[in-house]
Amino acid sequence: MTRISVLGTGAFGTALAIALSRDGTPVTLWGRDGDDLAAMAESRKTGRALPDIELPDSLTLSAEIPDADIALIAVPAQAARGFLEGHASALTGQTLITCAKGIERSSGLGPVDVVRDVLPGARAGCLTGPSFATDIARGLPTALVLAMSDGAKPVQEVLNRPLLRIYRSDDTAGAQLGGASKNVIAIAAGIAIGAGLGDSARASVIARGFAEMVRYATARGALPETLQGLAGLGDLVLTCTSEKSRNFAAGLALGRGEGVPEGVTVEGLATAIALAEETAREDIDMPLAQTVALVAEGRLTIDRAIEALLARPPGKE
Ligand SMILES: NC(=O)C1=CN([C@@H]2O[C@H](COP(=O)(O)OP(=O)(O)OC[C@H]3O[C@@H](n4cnc5c(N)ncnc54)[C@H](O)[C@@H]3O)[C@@H](O)[C@H]2O)C=CC1
Ligand SMILES: O=C(CO)COP(=O)(O)O
Repeated sequence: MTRISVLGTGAFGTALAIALSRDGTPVTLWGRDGDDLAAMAESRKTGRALPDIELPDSLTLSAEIPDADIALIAVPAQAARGFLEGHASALTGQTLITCAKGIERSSGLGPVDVVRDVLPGARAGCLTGPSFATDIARGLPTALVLAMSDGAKPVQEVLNRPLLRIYRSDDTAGAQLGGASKNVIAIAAGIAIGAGLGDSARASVIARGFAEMVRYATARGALPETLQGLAGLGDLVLTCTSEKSRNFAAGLALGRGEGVPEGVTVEGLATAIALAEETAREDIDMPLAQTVALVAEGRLTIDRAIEALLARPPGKE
């Protein structure tokens, strides 16, 4: 039997481990926080990251990186390199599927490319698409994309579940960049709502933001169809329309003139800065992402950001 591990006991890792083990499949969940693991082992319930949900009997908790065939890495994008470097020898030989949705600020790389950079020759891919951890953990239906440049089908067969529907793709560029860039646009959508600009303005942010995502990802070799699917448009719509999204919620707070809550994973902030640097260098037109980056860096107030975006002459769509 294929050995599956999930690395990271945050909201998403825990949710995936529950969904994959609910039918009795053995799954090992690794976390770096011993206290968290001990509390979960004792209560057999989810830890701090998710509301009280029971852990299936076939889910095992481990403080050692498991010797698995397929490892789902649910560590945030900015922490992934350190995690991979720290556990490189234990991970060698495993199929590594990253679940992060961000661009590494120091390198401009997407999560799959970070895996390939740290562990050259690794079979690497990503799992992305519209799927809140709470929905997955509660057993609500979700559809995701598993992207690997080759060999996705056997991994898809191992991970697919009736309510965790796994589509496959060989466009790793499109899947990883779609998942990362939608978080930046979700912050912009949250700002629009938080600042009281209304639902029509949010819809414009979604549509114009989607155009930016396609422009950016295709310039980096992605297929436009991938952006039109779950990894792009699907996830963009979810994230821009729900307060369950931490990126949208961060935008809401900024739009209302409040600070972004501390200690919450908001991938779009660092990703906006990485995107802004790269797209300015490559002359790719990304006004929304550039504006979110300036706000994230504290170089532009919300009022000035809105003013500057509205002052842009509307060109040909
Ligand atoms: N929460 C959600 O609904 C979804 C999250 N994702 C993505 O999954 C990734 C993780 O998100 P969440 O689990 O929600 O975040 P989280 O904030 O709930 O958990 C992050 C986990 O990563 C661990 N971690 C951080 N740095 C680490 C390191 N250097 N080494 C080992 N572990 C480390 C933390 O201890 C924590 O357990 C993000 O990229 C996010 O965009 C994707 C889809 C849905
Ligand atoms: O990516 C997500 C859902 O698909 C989760 O979004 P947030 O990270 O904004 O909560």
